[in-house]
Amino acid sequence: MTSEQRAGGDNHVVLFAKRPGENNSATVDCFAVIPVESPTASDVGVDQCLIRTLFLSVDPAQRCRMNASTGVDYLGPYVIGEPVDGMEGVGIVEIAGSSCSLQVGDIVTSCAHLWTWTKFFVADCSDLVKVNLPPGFSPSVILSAVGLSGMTALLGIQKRARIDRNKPQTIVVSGAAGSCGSLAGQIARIEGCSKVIGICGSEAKCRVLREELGFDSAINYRAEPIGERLRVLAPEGVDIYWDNVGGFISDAVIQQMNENGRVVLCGQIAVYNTDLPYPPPIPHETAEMIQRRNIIRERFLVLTYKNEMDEAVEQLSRWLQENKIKIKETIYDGLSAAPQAFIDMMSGKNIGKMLIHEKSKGERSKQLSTVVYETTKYLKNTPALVQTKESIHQLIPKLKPFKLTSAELLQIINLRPSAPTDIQLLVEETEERFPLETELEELVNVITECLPTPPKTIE
Ligand SMILES: NC(=O)C1=CN([C@@H]2O[C@H](COP(=O)(O)OP(=O)(O)OC[C@H]3O[C@@H](n4cnc5c(N)ncnc54)[C@H](OP(=O)(O)O)[C@@H]3O)[C@@H](O)[C@H]2O)C=CC1
Ligand SMILES: CCCCCC(=O)/C=C/[C@H]1[C@H](O)CC(=O)[C@@H]1CCCCCCC(=O)O
Repeated sequence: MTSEQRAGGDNHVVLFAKRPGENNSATVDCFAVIPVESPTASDVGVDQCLIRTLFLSVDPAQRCRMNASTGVDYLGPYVIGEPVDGMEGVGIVEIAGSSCSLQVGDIVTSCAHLWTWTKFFVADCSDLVKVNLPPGFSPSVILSAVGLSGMTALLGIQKRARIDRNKPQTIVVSGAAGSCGSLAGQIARIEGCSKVIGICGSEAKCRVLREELGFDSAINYRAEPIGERLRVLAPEGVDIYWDNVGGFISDAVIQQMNENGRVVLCGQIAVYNTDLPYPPPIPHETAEMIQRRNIIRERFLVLTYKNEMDEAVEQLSRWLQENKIKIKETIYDGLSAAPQAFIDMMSGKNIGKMLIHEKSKGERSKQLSTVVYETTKYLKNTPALVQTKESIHQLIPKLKPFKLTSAELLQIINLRPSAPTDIQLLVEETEERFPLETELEELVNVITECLPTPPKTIE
């Protein structure tokens, strides 16, 4: 047993607390992060193991599970008061039962099985897959490159895009700076597309697509007219459309598609905050275009290809090691940040895969030591160098009448402003809050009387 478990661990679980309402975005109070007992060795059966979560996957399909009905038969709704489970996770074996093929220290994932949003849990060994991490890579790549996102991108392209290597082919990817989209664009290029155009929700994301991930061009759908931009960027027309989003973006792309084009219907995130079934109905003009141009628009579900997943994982790991695919990750720290991570992923704050990293106690104290070291190093070059506990204790009550915020107080203690103009740099709206010049002077006097004068080199 590790020291973490002997100490009872610091286990938490994320519960599903309330439904957002079928036509609303999720909010933080839809979840509750609560402390729970950690399982111990006596809870682990012979063919089971105790897992410590390292990374959790944050997925759009979870929003559909927050409705009373998901609208699909392969995925059930979350139950209020029950733990939230994600689509995938990566963990480390801390205790292995005597008949379990896994060993302590093995890194494992939950290929095509759900993973509860908790730190320590007991799992059947048969529900876990041992991971052979490519050398030098973090276990997070299991979720961001070779897990469901990577497999979705690879199998979606191979099974539905029908890329013809002998002809120039243009693909448009929506949700292009996200997890599946960023990989689908790169894989489409490897598999023979001559032009790759991404659609996403910010300029920063457009830059990543063009400058880091090898997309030929990118459209920010929040700022640019999609149809107009596509007519300029792809005057030859669009052969393949990787559809992650649905809604007006997809309607605009489909209008630019060529005869016999292919739409890979991967997801429809634009409607996940609604009660529409999956996939949602499409407007008449879009349906008409699909029919007129003989476009194949087929729904794609990665789980259909369970028996091809091992091969897909091998291919993705090879490309990763050969630097043929690049991955992007947005990582939030710990289970307590999980609700916000989900909300932020749904509103587009992620670039690449949205992940939660549950750090070990060792990693946490190392992180804390770094923060303490860096802060001390910084403060050594400020007037804080010569301040004492006593002088600070003397100052704080004397500053009370000035009604400063905690942040302002901290800045004053660290920087010991010695002139009214210095105060104006640290304190918001000084003119409104201290209309009399004498008030600012009085504040400066209190500070300089209580806090010692710093050495000349620092002043
Ligand atoms: N068919 C399958 O087997 C699978 C399907 N999927 C689907 O793939 C899609 C992408 O999933 P994943 O890669 O995990 O998530 P992403 O990493 O792409 O994250 C979601 C992104 O969607 C974008 N987005 C959110 N709301 C909207 C909107 N209203 N219109 C347009 N874009 C929006 C945001 O980026 P932006 O800033 O660009 O708006 C956000 O970053 C989802 O639809 C998901 O359901 C995922 C896994 C398997
Ligand atoms: C609910 C609408 C979602 C639409 C598209 C989507 O995002 C699909 C995602 C699935 C994808 O195939 C990979 C997944 O993990 C998603 C859901 C699969 C549920 C698997 C449940 C497995 C289990 O019960 O252990």
